[in-house]
Amino acid sequence: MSAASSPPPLLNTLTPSRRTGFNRAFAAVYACAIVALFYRHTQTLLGSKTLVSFYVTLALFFSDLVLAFMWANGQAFRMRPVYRKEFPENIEKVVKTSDLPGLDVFICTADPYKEPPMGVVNTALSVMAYDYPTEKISVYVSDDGGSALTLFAFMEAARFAAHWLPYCRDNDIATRSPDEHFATNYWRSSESEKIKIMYESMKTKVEHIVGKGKVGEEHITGDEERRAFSKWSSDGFSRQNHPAVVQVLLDKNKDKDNTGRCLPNLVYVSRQKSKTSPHHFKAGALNALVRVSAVMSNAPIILTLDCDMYSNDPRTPLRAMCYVLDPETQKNLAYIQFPQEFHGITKKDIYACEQKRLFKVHPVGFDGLSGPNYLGTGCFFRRRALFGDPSAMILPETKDLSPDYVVNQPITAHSVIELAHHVAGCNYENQTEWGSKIGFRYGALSEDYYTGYRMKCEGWRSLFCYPEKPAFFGDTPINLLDVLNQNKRWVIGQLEVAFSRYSTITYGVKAKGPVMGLAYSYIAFLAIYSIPITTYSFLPQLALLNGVSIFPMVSEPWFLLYMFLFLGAYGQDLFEFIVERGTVQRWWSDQRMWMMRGLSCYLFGLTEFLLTSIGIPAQGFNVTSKVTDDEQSKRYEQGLFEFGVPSPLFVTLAMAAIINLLSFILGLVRLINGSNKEGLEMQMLLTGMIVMNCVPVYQAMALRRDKGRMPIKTTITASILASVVHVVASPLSM
Ligand SMILES: O=c1ccn([C@@H]2O[C@H](COP(=O)(O)OP(=O)(O)O[C@H]3O[C@H](CO)[C@@H](O)[C@H](O)[C@H]3O)[C@@H](O)[C@H]2O)c(=O)[nH]1
Ligand SMILES: [Mn+2]
Repeated sequence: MSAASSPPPLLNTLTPSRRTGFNRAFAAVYACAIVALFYRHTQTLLGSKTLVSFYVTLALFFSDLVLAFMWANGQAFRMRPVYRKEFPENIEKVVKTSDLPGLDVFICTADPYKEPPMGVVNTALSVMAYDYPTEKISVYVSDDGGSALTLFAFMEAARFAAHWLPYCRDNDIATRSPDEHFATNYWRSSESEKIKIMYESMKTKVEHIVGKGKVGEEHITGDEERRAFSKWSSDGFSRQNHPAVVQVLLDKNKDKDNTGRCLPNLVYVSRQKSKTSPHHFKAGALNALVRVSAVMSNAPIILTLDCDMYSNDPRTPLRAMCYVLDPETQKNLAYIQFPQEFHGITKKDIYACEQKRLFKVHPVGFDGLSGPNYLGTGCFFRRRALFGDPSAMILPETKDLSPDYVVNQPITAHSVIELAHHVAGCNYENQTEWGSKIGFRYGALSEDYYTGYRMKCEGWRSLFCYPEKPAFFGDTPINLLDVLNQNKRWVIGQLEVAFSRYSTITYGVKAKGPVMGLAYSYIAFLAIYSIPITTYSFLPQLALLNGVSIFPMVSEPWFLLYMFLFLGAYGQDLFEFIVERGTVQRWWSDQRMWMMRGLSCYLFGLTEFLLTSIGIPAQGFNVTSKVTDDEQSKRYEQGLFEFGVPSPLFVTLAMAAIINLLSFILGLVRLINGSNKEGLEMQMLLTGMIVMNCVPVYQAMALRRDKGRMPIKTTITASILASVVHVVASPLSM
């Protein structure tokens, strides 16, 4: 081959996982074992001598059916996992810097008290300082809290950016979120110390104002700022009811940093809200940004970020470009998803907040099919993908919003600003296709999952970019109740998809084929795990208390089948967890939280969803708090579970803990004095494992004195209910 025809520099590679063959073979064997299990269940069912034993077997049958359904769905992720690698250093060999596509970054925030403005500012600064041509970056901040405090913080941030950006570039700073940077062991110079002082004083000022709850006259400089804040003094301005506020804080054509180079666009947007029109939570906020940005910069690439997800690697956009610019991977490409990774998780990760399966194992599995689901943050979209399927673009109401529209006016032009306010209006979407066919989709609390899924059904694909060095770091709740509430919102949002006309098992399978349909179903139906988890946490234990055997005896061959099914599932899970850069300790926490979620938020999520479908009103999008109190953090560091405030979510968990402990102790006593009947060994094993998982619950109920212990009220309620369950279950011994 001559030099002239040498292949172009490599931008990315794809390697199928070596686990694939094993996964497929194991799935075949495991499927046979499941069939054998149902053969036995049917036999037992038909041979039931009493009504009680019939119902017990029926309950186990049904639980195992749910487990088998979820197992089958889960196999989709194991059929073709793939790993990708990018070579951002080759980008400049493929395309001139000036030809790189524009990048619009969307950052969502919704509450200045749950999401402190300084956190949002750090996120914004970290992406404004990307190693990417500055004139191509525009950052849009959506403030659903409609808060002057957030706007104030961003006015300060805009000034600080003039120092921060050149400092980062000239010193090749690795972590470009100021908070994180100054917390590391950074290289100290007179410049760095000057910037640090500047940063600290901005932070103090902003936090002071947030503490006071209002922006005082003395903090407002200039007419432009006064005009902006005057909107808040209008009558009846509240978070749920206010006009649109669009404020350009930095204009790349005018504003320069302190070395004279340009600064990226920075725009604050708080879309109009009115109590009478639905706002569709985050999806609504994102769609408002899609339109406002279309009018102002209309970049072909959009990065969506939550306010707590700062960039941990300035070269991340270049990494994404390795796919956007590759003719092979760009075909029908809708988005490039990065994993969600978190800072501040302890080694033990007691609440399994790493969510390894959701944020890493599944996307890797999805990637070999038609791509990962959208995870809500850390995702580079092609703007075009928000406007209908790859072959037929759906045109928005006006051409100015269309993805191929070329903006030819400055961002601060009067007509641009006016149009931006108009498209951020709360009635703008009436009688349009926004939320149904265009943009981020409405109708499910998990707008991320739903939007990605609908795009897949339209024929788009996506990619998972999973670099060694995390591209983003976010906050995760470190309080049990927050974790459970967050997960409850997620599963409700997923059930909304599962039981909609776009259900993954009907519409999904038709549009994307069985494997992709199964993969999406796994997530959609996650909450139904609560059925087997609850059954297995109560039924065998109540039977044990009554001395009734419900599983095969150790001497029976069926015992081996049960062992294979149990160890096979847990073993494969552990293996996958470790392969995706995990530890055994974290896996243990993960399986414990799986059980705990099954007994609380999945169960309540499923119930709440069923209640709403018969007309009982539902909760909206409850924003997760990004604030932690010091005592709580300390307990988290020590690995102590945080109960603290009473919640129904804790009651079922506590009930299971009590019943398991009692039946385990009783079983043990009977074992020692030799009065145990045969065939209770498996029940003892299962109960023992659940007791081990519940150790933090016992500690919280009986041994701890700190504020995070189980509220007495919850313990008493759970004990009473556990006794009731015990009494109700006494016919088991018949
Ligand atoms: O009415 C709303 C509600 C939320 N948000 C923003 O949405 C983001 C995510 O909210 P958060 O409370 O942090 O939810 P999490 O459960 O932590 O988020 C996960 O789950 C969400 C869907 O339930 C996804 O949108 C997120 O990207 C994903 O990280 C935050 O930036 C919020 O400011 C809005 O902009 N408007
Ligand atoms: Mn979050």
